[in-house]
Amino acid sequence: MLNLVHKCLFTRGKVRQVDFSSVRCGKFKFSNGGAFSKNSVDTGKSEIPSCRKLSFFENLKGLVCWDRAQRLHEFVDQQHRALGPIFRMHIGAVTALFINSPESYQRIFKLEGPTPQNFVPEAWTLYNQMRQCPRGLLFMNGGEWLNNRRMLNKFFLKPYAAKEIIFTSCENEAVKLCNNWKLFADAGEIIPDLEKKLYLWSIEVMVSALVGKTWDLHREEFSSDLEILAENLHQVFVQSARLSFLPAKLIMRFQFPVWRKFVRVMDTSQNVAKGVVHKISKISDNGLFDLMRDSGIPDENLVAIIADLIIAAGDTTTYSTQWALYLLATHQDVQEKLFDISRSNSPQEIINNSYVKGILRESLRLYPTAPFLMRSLPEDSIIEGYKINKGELMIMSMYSSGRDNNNFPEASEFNPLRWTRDSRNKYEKVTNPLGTLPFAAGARSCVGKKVAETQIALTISKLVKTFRITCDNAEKVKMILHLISVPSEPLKLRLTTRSK
Ligand code: HEM
Repeated sequence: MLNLVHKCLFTRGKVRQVDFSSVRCGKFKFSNGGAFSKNSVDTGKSEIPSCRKLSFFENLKGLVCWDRAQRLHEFVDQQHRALGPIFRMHIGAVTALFINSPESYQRIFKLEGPTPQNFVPEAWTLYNQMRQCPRGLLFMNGGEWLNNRRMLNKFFLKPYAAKEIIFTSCENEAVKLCNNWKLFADAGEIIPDLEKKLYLWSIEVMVSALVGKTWDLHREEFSSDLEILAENLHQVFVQSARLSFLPAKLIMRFQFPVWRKFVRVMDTSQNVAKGVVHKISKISDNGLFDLMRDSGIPDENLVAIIADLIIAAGDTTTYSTQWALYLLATHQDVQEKLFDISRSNSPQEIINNSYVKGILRESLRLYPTAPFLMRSLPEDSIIEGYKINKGELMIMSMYSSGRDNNNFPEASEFNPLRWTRDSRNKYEKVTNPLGTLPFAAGARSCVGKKVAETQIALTISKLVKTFRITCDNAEKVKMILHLISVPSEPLKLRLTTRSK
């Protein structure tokens, strides 16, 4: 589930409500009275463009405008068009710099230092303090984070020691998902509860990799725990999204129902996830769990790290896969090409196929699961020619740069072929590939990138090989923010079994 690791809305205690200034986004008119002011800043260049600070009452009004807050990415994109690649905005008690230029992203990741700080939702930090429970990588900082991160990099990134195990799990779970979904195809039904089914699938991939070879013998023993976990992770996500636009400290102090519900689902997810890891520890057979235990991760960290890995994988993979399926269902030509590739290539070839990679990149470019990435720099630095103070919050606007025609000609088109390389080894229709960084970059980038890519590529190709997928939603589904990017309405996907 996650997260703002999967970070989009801000936290770290303070950031909360957003100034939706006077910009029209689709049919929404965000009003703050209009004018952008130029705040005087101590900068290298002149002044960083800025939205004017909201009054107390405007902030208060903003707090209840959930509907507007869900469109923050569109608002920020509009602001970039009006103000350029960097602007300052006041959000509640916090001021942040929004940046959308790929060159600056590169510079920020270069200057972020060896242990970049992570930003997680305020409600999560409060929960962790309240329960005093050890948590995984997402919640670590400094030296503790670095030690554990180095260890996990070896399994998941370089040299990717878990490659075979992950591949096998992704392949098996893709087959199982297809078999389960045949029922809906045969009945001519829209896939019911698509989101929850994908949560379960994504958790099963991680758990099966952790267990290893004997997973199929134990699947049944885990099924009720994993169902509970999938349901609760989904709920943690829903409740966290609600809390992200509210003053969490206040809500906690007065024990509002939304806080109590959030705590309930957090408790259940933590307890069930840790229980699942304990169970895995007893049966793991050359699985990822054994690899990690034997690598020297201290026992007191192991359970928390693994439980949070399962959690971190859940929502990101679920929603990224939903967007990929949505795009395939609404672009039959791309789906047919994927079908051709899927029936004439082995799974191993599929994950290396450039068109399949193009589908993933396009889908994460147009619908970045984490539309905002946050960083602060350890030293005063110059970004976009301006002096940026050490520790200042910077938010990289991935949604905006990913849909910028300057980075991606005809940026709103879903075109997997744009990522094909020409004879000079240049991408066909990509001016600046760094305009899309769905897994971020640098030391703190997503540790599960390869797992996610393998999992999504094998699953969409298996589904398309078995079914023709169509979308029954009457209108174009929009992207809204619930911590991460989610569809504005449930996707209605219909499957028709392809003839052999
Ligand atoms: C398409 C799916 C996914 C997307 C789009 C995604 C995206 C991200 C992003 C943007 C970050 C933050 C990086 C930063 O701020 O620099 C992140 C961090 C993280 N992700 Fe993912 N992620 C995905 C899947 C996964 C999976 C499958 C796992 C687990 C196997 C995972 C585990 C993590 C962890 C543990 C972190 C924190 C890393 C750290 O703090 O060092 N993610 N992810």
